[in-house]
Amino acid sequence: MGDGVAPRLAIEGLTRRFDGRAVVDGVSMAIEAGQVSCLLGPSGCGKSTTLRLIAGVDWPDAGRIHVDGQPVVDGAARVPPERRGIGLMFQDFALFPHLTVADNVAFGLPRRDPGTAARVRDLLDRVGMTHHAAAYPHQLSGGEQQRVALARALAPRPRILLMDEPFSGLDDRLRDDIRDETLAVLKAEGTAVLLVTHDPAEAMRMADEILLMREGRIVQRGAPYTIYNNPVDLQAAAFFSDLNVIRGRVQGALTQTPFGPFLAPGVPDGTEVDIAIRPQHLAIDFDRAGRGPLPTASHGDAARGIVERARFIGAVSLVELRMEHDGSLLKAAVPSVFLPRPGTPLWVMFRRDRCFVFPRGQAARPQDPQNQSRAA
Ligand SMILES: Nc1ncnc2c1ncn2[C@@H]1O[C@H](COP(=O)(O)OP(=O)(O)OP(=O)(O)O)[C@@H](O)[C@H]1O
Repeated sequence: MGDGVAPRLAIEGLTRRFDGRAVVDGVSMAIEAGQVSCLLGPSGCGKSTTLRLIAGVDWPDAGRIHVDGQPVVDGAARVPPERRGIGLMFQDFALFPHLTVADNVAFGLPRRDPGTAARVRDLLDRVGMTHHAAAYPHQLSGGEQQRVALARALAPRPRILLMDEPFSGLDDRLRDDIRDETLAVLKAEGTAVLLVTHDPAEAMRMADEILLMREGRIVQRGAPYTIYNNPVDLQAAAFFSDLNVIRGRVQGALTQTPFGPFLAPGVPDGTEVDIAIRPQHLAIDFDRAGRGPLPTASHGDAARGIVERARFIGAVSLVELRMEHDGSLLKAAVPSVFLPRPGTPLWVMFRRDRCFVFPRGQAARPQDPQNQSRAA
C-alpha cells in the first residue's frame, strides 16, 4: 500500500467456523495489482475455505474483505460473487465441452460487444492458442486446456484472480513451462492474484509473497527468499525441504554440540534447542587416516559419520550418514559428481550461516502479523 491507494484486495481478520472450529482464523492480507501471492500450507489448513470466502460462495463469521477500497464483506455489506470483480481458476479447468476454444474464452463477455472478438483474439494469442481457436476441449492436451482456462478466467478483466491448485493436473515437465507462461500472462494483465497451493516449490516459483498457513492461521509471510532462509519455526523450515535436526541445551548463550558451539543469544540457560540445517547446507569432507578438516568460523567443528546410503538423483546426490558420536542419521545433498560407497567414513560440518536455532517445541505465535522473519 502506498500514496493512499488502497490495495486491490485487502482482508482483515477473516474467520470461518465449522461446528465451532475456526478453520480460517483471523486471516489478514493485502494484495496489490500485478502481485502474485501464494497461500501455502498442508492439506486441510484452510486454504480453499479462504478462497471461497473471498470469492463469495461462502460467508465468514467475522472479518472484512475490500476490493480497491470498496467493501465486499464488511458488517452488513455483502456483495454477491458475480459483482465482486473476482475471477476463479481451479484445478480441473472445467471448460465447457460443447463450446470451441474461442467460445469458451468469450463465455463471460458481452456477446454483442464489438470488443469481445478482439479481446478473445488477444488472449488466445497471449496464451499461444490462436491456431486452436476452433478446436473443442477434448481435442486439446492438458497443458493446452490449462492455457484456455487461463484465457477464459482473464477475459472479463477480473480485478483479482483466485487460483486453487491450478497446475496440479499437469505432469511435472509440462507444469514448469505452464507456470512460467502463466506468470508472464498474469504480470502482463496486471491482475492481483491469490494462488493456493500445498507445493512449496510452486509457491517459490510463482509468488511475489508467500503466506504460510497452518491450522487456519497465517504463521509467516514474506518473499520466497525470506521465508526459505528465515523460517519462523521448525515446522516452517521443514515445510520447504528435508531437514537435519540436532538437539542441544543452552548454557551461557551457547549450545555445545559435536559440530562446535552454536550461538543462542537471548535464550535462557537450560533451554533445549533444535539446530536445523537443510541437506544441501551440510558440508562433507574426506577422512584422512581418521582425521578431518580443522575447525573454521564458517563451518565449525567436523564430526565423523559412516555412509549408510548414497543415491544419485541427477543434479545432486543424496548421502545418508550414520554419525559416530550418537548414531543419528544425517542427510547431505552434494554435487552429483560425488557418490561415496556405503561404509565410507566422511566428516560432516554445518554451514553456520545456514543453520536455524529454535527453542524446542516452540511454534510461532500465528496471530502475530509481524511474523516476517527470524534469523538463527
Ligand atoms: N462445509 C464444511 N463443513 C465442515 N467442515 C468443513 C467444510 N469445508 C471445509 N471444512 C473443513 O475445514 C478444514 C479446512 O478445509 P480446506 O478445504 O479449506 O483446506 P485446504 O487447506 O484447502 O486443504 P486441501 O489442500 O486438502 O484442499 C478441513 O478440516 C475441512 O474438513
